[in-house]
Amino acid sequence: MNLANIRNFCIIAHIDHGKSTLADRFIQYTGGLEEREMTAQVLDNNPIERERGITIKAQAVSLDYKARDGQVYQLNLMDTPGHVDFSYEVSRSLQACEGALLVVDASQGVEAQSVANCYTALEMHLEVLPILNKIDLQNAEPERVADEIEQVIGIEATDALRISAKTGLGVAEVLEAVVLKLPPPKGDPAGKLQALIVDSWFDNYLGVVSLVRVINGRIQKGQKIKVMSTGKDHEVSMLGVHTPKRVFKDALETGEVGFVIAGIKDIFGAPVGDTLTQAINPCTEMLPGFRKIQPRVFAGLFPVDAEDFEDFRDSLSKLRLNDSALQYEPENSTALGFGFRIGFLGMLHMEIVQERLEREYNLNLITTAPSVVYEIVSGDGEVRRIDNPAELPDGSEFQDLREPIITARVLMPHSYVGPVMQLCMEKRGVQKNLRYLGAQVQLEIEMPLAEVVLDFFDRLKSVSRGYASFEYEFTRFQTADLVRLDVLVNGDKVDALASIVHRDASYTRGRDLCERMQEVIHRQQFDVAIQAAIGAKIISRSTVKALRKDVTAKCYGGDVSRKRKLLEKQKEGKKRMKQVGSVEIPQEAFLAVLGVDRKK
Ligand SMILES: Nc1nc2c(ncn2[C@@H]2O[C@H](COP(=O)(O)OP(=O)(O)OP(=O)(O)O)[C@@H](O)[C@H]2O)c(=O)[nH]1
Repeated sequence: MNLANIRNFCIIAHIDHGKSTLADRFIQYTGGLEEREMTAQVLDNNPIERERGITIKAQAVSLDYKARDGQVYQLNLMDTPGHVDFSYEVSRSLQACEGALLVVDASQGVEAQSVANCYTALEMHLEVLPILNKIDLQNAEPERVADEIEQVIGIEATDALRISAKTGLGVAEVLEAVVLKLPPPKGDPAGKLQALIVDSWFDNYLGVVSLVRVINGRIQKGQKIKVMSTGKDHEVSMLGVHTPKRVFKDALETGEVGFVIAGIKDIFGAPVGDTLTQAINPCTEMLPGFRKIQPRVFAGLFPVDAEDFEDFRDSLSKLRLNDSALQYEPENSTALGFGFRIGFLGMLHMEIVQERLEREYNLNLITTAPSVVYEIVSGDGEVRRIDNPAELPDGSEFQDLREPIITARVLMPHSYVGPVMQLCMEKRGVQKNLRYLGAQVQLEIEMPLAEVVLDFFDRLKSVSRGYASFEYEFTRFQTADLVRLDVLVNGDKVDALASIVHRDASYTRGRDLCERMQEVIHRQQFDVAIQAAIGAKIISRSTVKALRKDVTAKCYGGDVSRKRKLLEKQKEGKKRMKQVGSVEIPQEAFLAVLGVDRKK
């Protein structure tokens, strides 16, 4: 395809503002799929993504669009995830595009995450076209929202297209605007091959499939290519595009986006952000890749049944083939046995991984409370990092302890500034900036990541009735007065229940934690004492009283099936439990620390 007839673009939108609906409309309009082939939201092709209605993996569809000028254009639409955990995937997709559509729900307004992604797009010199969606809704306020886009983001929005992705109103104009207002790609079709790997994933039938954007030259079937970072040569066995149906082609030309399969065994052989070139007479320069992603949240995952450990290891290595952000190493807990400490991008990523392991790999797992990475500076100045609270040594053994600080930007209507500020202060936040932007307020605040991991997101939603949105980035490590809060169950310290807390909050945390644990640990045949301790000092205590009688006693002599049902119900309840010493501890107890700050 002629460079002038290609448009590479993506849609930036906050969750639920209608990105997938609009993408589906594009596919329908350009005839990529027959009506009967349109299943709900074709771009979200992982069942968990579909169920949760969120998009995680960057995908691309190539659509042939006959414009009003009579010419056919190849529109390559890169999908981008909307959730804050996956913002790094957004910047990857952006790098393969010349333009972006900023879709904003006209009944809601601009949200923090789309502001952040929009800034990234503008920094990367993409042309951004604002679009007001959902104007079919009665409470849509396109004028107000257009004004907000100008105030908050600072791009011209008076002429923003007003559309309804749901009814199809205005969708044709959007496709026209993509052709007329977004620039075509640049590049040298006669140059040496340089292609950017935007994404790589593992397909059970095809092996590693990479999504690439050809920057210069062309990539063709049968060609020998070199992965620049590994220096390894591979032969291209198949390439093509998704329309969204998989269509094989003979070549991908300069400016085009498509998939390449070249007999690469695992995704580490085709790293995201890497450059593909020709094996004979290769180019010398690598393309600027992507920022490396660092997991920020860590948790221990342990099989409930110790015999599942090897299955767990296998499942993780398979899962990692499709999720290069996933990092893990074996962990041995005295309480929970053998498992893995896994690094995640954020809380949503953690939930998704856990859910996939349980659902797709049929594992029954116990997860410990998530923790962040701390820096410990020893007496001789050596810095080491720990991601497991149980590893924090006694205060006398180090000189300094530092925790990760993030910069968060919260966007909300005026009336919620008070409660949101109060919440941020409670979470040890330090206000950096406060800007009034039309009907919205943008609060910039520095906060310890550990506080955000706890339950900040849920609390923010509840104090602002869902109207505040936020996004954050890691800023630095900073000294803090932190202590390890241990939990003892019937006198035994349970390593998997340890957490790191600020000294000022340690007493309240300890007390709340004991109370929560008392609520979630089932009664046993004997009293269970729960204690919170800092070092050797017990700071709080609660007791789960012994069961007075056998739960099946009341069925005595009676209906056998009822008795069996009761036992089965108990067994079911047992699934997510771990025997620690003589006490059975349920999953909720390990996550009790997450809920301690919640007002009862
Ligand atoms: N009334 C109305 N509803 C719409 C419109 N566009 C999308 N919706 C609805 O809004 C909800 C969210 O739309 P999606 O397209 O799934 O949102 P999304 O931005 O793709 O969400 P993520 O995939 O999570 O990023 C769905 O229930 C849609 O049916 C519209 O123009 N009008």
